[in-house]
Order: sequence, then C-alpha cells, then structure tokens
Amino acid sequence: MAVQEPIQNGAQPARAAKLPTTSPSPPPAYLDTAANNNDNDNDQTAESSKKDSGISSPADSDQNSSSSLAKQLESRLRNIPDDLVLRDEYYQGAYLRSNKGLLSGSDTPTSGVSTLVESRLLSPSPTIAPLASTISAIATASISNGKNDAPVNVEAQVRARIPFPEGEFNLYLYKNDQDTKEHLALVFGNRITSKSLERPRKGESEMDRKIRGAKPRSSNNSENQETTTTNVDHNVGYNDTNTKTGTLVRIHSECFTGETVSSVRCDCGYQLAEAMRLIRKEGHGVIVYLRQEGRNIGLLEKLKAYNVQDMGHNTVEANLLLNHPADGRTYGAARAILEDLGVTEIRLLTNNPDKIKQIKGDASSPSDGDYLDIKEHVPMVPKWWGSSKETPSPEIEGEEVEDGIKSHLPFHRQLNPQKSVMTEADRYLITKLTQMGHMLEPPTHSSSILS
Ligand SMILES: Nc1nc2c(ncn2[C@@H]2O[C@H](COP(=O)(O)OP(=O)(O)OP(=O)(O)O)[C@@H](O)[C@H]2O)c(=O)[nH]1
Repeated sequence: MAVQEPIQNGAQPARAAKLPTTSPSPPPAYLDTAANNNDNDNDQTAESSKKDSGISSPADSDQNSSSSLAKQLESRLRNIPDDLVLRDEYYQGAYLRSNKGLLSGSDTPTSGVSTLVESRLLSPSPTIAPLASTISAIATASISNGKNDAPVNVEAQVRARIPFPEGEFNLYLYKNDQDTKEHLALVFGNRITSKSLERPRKGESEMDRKIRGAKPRSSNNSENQETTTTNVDHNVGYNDTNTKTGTLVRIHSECFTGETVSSVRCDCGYQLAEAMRLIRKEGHGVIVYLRQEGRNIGLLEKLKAYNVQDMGHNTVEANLLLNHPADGRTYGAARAILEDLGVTEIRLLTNNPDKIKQIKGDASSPSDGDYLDIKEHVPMVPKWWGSSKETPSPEIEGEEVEDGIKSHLPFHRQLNPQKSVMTEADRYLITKLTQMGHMLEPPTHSSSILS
C-alpha cells in the first residue's frame, strides 16, 4: 500500500498496481454527516453548526431536551433503509425491522451485564428511558455501516527521536492521499523502519535526508550500517527476546481531552500510555496514531456530544442524536502505515471487535489491499478494573513507577479501585462493553461500580 512516488502538496501520487483507484461510494442518507468526517476538525465547523442548529442546547431543561431529541430521533428513524442487516456477528441480536423505524430484538453481546447496566445506568431518566433501547439498536447498526475505507497510500515525511526516561520511541509523521491529516507512528526498536522514509527524494542533499530523519544515501546499500546519531539504537538492552509471532501493535485514535489534558471522561490517555509501556517492555512494536478525534467526528462535535451526554445520554446515543455514526473511524491509513513499516503479522492491542475486523481487512476485496495478519488480539484491561478474580492493589501509583512511563497518567491517581462511586471513565467503559461489543469484563471485585 505504500506509494511508489512521493506525495507532494496534495498531488495524487501514482498508486501501486495492486491498489486500483476507487471512488468512495456515498454513505447512506442517515449517515450523511459521516461523509464529512474525513476532513479536519476545522473544516467541520461551519457544516456541523448548520446541521446541528435544531439540537436542544444543554441549557434547556431535561424534559424539553428529551422530547426534542426524541422527535429528531423519530425523524431519523424514518430515513433508515428497510431491513438493514448488520454485518457484524457481535451485534447479531440487534436489527432494525422496517422503515416504520420499529425495533425488534436488541440483545447486546453480554446480555446479563448489559441488562443490569442499561437499566440502572444508561437510562438515567424515565423520559429518556424509552429512547435508550431504540437508540442502542441503531447504534449497533451505525457502528458497522457506512464505512468508507478506500485504499490509502502513505508516505513517511519525517522521523524523529522521542526520548522517555526509560527508552526512546521514533515518531514518524505520514502524509496520505485520502485526507489532509498527519497520521503518526510511534515505533520502538530500530528493527522497524519505514520504506517510504528511506526512499531518495528528487534533488535532496544528504543534509536534507538527515533533517527528515532518513539514513545517509550511502548507508542504504548496507542495511545494518549505523553511521549517524539518528540511527543509533538507544534502546539496546531492552527485552527484545520475545519469540511470539507478530509485532505488538496498537492502533490508537486521537483524543485531545483524554491524552493531552488527562480527562477522566474516557480511558484514552490510559490506553495510550499502557500501549507504550507494553511495547517498551516487549522491546519493539508500533503505535499507529490516527487523527480521528472523537471517533472521527472531530473535537468540535465531540465536545457537543459531551453536552448531550450531560443531559443523560451515553457516548453512543450522543453521537447518534447529533446525526453522527456511533463510530465513524476507518483504518485504511493504519493498514498502509503498517505495511510501510514492514509489519504484516501483528498482535493487536485492543478490546474492540469492529476494529479487529476492519484492520484485518477482507482478503478478497481489492480495496483492502494486502491482507494484514492479526496473529493475536491482546486485551487492554483497564488497570482499575483489573481481573475479575483478583483483588486490585490500592497502590496503582506504585505500578506506574515500576514500568517507567508514568508521567502520562496523572488521572490514574483519581481512579481508585476502592472507590465507592462510579467514575465517568467507568460509565464510558460500560458503554463500550454494552453498546459497542467491546471485549471487556466489568470488575466484579467492585460491586459498587455496577450497583
Ligand atoms: N464521539 C465521542 N468520541 C469519544 C468520546 N470519548 C472518547 N472518544 C474518542 O474515542 C476514540 C477512542 O475510542 P475507544 O472506543 O475509546 O477505543 P477503541 O480505540 O475503539 O478501542 P480499543 O482499541 O479497545 O481501545 C478517540 O478518538 C476518542 O477521542 C465521546 O464521548 N464521544
């Protein structure tokens, strides 16, 4: 999937022969907003404001908000095609019956837990309650439909060392031919390198190459020659003796709130730090960091969704009520980046079944390009949920220190497993479990979270 020619200033590069050019087909009407989701956050502003002008403001009373949202939902239901069939086996229990917008069957993947959780937590007020099951079934449909995952060509523009107290990652910045976003890859261990970064550019000097983090042209002939500071392996001594098949990979989506300002509304900051910790511990691996803020609705829309959540809805419902898909992310760029890095067999750090399916691609589909072989799915258990059989250690802070990368986790200190009230991060996780089919187990050690 990597490009044959450099991508310059938005010009379309020549595509690799095995990846024919295909125009993305338009998304269905009920996902029309999602069609704009590949643009920058800024690009979304004007369009989104227009689209959402009818949405009740957070300042409205709950009652008014609920009935107004209910009306909008009803009208959207009418636009959903007849007999929409879900493609994902995780959501087999849920399907939409007809253009009357009636729902039949809404079993969620973990029905025991979800019934409990849905009734107690996800239906916060009697006014909103009747909407909850309807919305959740639409959510399961929207998660897996309307994806526009045309083949993506990528080219690494630059590589730079990012030191941490206990080791160094190399950060690669990519351009691609599908959106204007700067997708990234954080690579640990010098055995993983980018083909497109090393490819000579027309007219560039050795200094140009050095500045963009490529090896000197002369060293390209002898693979292992390490003649510059850029190429010194700063991570020598790390446990690189892993014999498992497949590179440890995390495909992570941008979350300004969770990662940059350590919000506890979600677990994104924790997951990024945990992925870095696990990869560093293993000795080599990749975090592909996709600029798909807010499950690709952009920060502006995510913040509006927060306000809708504050009216009593969960993350999935809030997206749908704002006329966005529950999850509008695509993973073509991630597949292309991994291929550029020479990583074709992976052990994927995730709990998200839809992500696994999309990353893997469809071997028979030309638009999916090369088949990415997921050797193993490695769960990312939130540390404060822990194993349901274990009693959690109250000394979470101690665990962070043990593995080095601790500065990312200030919020962790607020997530005390012994707490008696459920945090917003717990609610976020429970929504992922019950509404999006994530492979998570709620902590039975802390009954307070679910009661
Ligand atoms: N729309 C929306 N997006 C959110 C919200 N909270 C976090 N996100 C985004 O969700 C994305 C992360 O997705 P998650 O569902 O947490 O995790 P995942 O990557 O699908 O699954 P894992 O691989 O198991 O971590 C990031 O892009 C966040 O910005 C929210 O309330 N609303």
